[in-house]
Amino acid sequence: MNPQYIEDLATSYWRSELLFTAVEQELFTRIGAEGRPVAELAFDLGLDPESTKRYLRALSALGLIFLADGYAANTKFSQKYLVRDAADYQGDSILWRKYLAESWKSLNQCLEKGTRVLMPPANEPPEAVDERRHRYSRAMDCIAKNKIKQILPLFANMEISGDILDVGSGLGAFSVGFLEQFSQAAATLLDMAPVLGQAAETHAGQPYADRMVYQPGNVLDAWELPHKRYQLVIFSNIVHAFGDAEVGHLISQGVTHLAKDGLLLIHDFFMEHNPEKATLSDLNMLANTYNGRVYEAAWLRQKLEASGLKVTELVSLDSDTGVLVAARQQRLDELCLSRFQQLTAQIRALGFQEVRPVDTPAIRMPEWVGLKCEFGCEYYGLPQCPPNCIAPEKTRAMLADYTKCLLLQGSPPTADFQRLVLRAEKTAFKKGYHKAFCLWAGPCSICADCDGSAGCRNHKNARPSMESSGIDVFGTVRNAGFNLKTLRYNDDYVKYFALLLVE
Ligand SMILES: C[S@@+](CC[C@H](N)C(=O)[O-])C[C@H]1O[C@@H](n2cnc3c(N)ncnc32)[C@H](O)[C@@H]1O
Repeated sequence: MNPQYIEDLATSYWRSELLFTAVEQELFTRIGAEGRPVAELAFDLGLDPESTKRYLRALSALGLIFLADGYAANTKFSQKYLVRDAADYQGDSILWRKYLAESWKSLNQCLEKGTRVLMPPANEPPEAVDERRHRYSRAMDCIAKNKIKQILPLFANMEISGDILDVGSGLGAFSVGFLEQFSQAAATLLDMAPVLGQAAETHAGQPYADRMVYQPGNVLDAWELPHKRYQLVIFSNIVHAFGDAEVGHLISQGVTHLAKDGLLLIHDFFMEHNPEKATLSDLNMLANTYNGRVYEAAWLRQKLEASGLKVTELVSLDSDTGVLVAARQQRLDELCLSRFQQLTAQIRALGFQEVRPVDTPAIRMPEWVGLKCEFGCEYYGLPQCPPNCIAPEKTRAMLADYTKCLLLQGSPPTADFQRLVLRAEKTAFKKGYHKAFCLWAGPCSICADCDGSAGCRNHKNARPSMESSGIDVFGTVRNAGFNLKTLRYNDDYVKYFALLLVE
């Protein structure tokens, strides 16, 4: 294992501490849209001028500001997300992460005890409790405002004209999103009374405010609301706050309150999507809640199906969370999940670590790739390896027949990965993509008893690899935003990639 990876893990907190400091100082807000001289910023903040240069240089290296000729300017990104009063300001959620860093230091004790160990002080004055709750709600709201923008397009072909129930609504960013998109809808926010007080202050005077109702209550009790009433029941980032039995209660209450033709939306972290973030979020729940955890979408789907609902595959957002939508009737067909999006979700559910759409022009096919097979590879000449596979000219011509492809990431053993890739191809074919064809990673390893000497006896299941067909795998997957490095040591972590040509 390359120790640089470990060193980078160990110093991850350098980045977060730097960000926390800058947000706490409101540095990006001070820099503003026009930029400021570095010396002036140092003076403003009461900082040592030389240290300030070093500090800003690090922020510049992280891509958060530009530095030139003694001036600091925000990048577009920082201007959008880190300047207070910007519509997409994320500072409150960043500072909440800083607050939670304390509980992460108790991780070992949590692991020993199997539960959270740091509790708020018993004699905390009510104002301090209120202040903390306010900060928490604002932090959750920052995140939810961005998430709802990614989710609303799913509902673009649908009309929601009745009542919406937002369970554990926080300040109600999800409700606001739906109310703004659907002028005939009204939303009931169900949360603890103090949170709803803060929500009411936040939304006072907004054009949608008279379509918002506040229902204080404990979501773990029976909800004192009309049964079978709601066209949309929302659970956003609430499932992970509770244990299995409580989630069962939430689902049963959700179904009880859902209208016959209503939809139930779950937005959360899921183990199948972005496993690194999901597993870390799960530990975050261990350290900060009584019995919260991150669930598998498959488990939740089962629970919903057992309640008589039909459920979508997990729809992964372009961020660290995903969505399940459930309904009693066939309303799910009205969701704006393109056939290709549905396929992507289905293939992700097969067990790949990542599945990412890629355009064919982004697939790189430089001339040198074949050299790596012909010189230096022990598998050269095997069935499905050069020269017994598709020549690069043929691959280039073939790619021109496709516009939609998926890059699939998995891991060894090779034969298991290749079988999974075949399942992905079959899934696409069954969904109606008759041209579906996969190129996997490594020499064909499908038949356990094949030593390559007798030629291929299993053409049905044999496929070429990306690299043997002339594709620069490193260049292509990096182009698609994956992180792939050459292996320096025999026991380095191996990632496999395959390309599924879809349509
Ligand atoms: C992580 S926040 C999610 C807020 C919002 N739905 C979102 O997506 O940002 C969880 C919310 O659930 C509320 N909550 C937690 N436990 C609750 C309970 N037992 N009864 C009512 N609300 C609860 C919290 O007050 C908080 O507003």
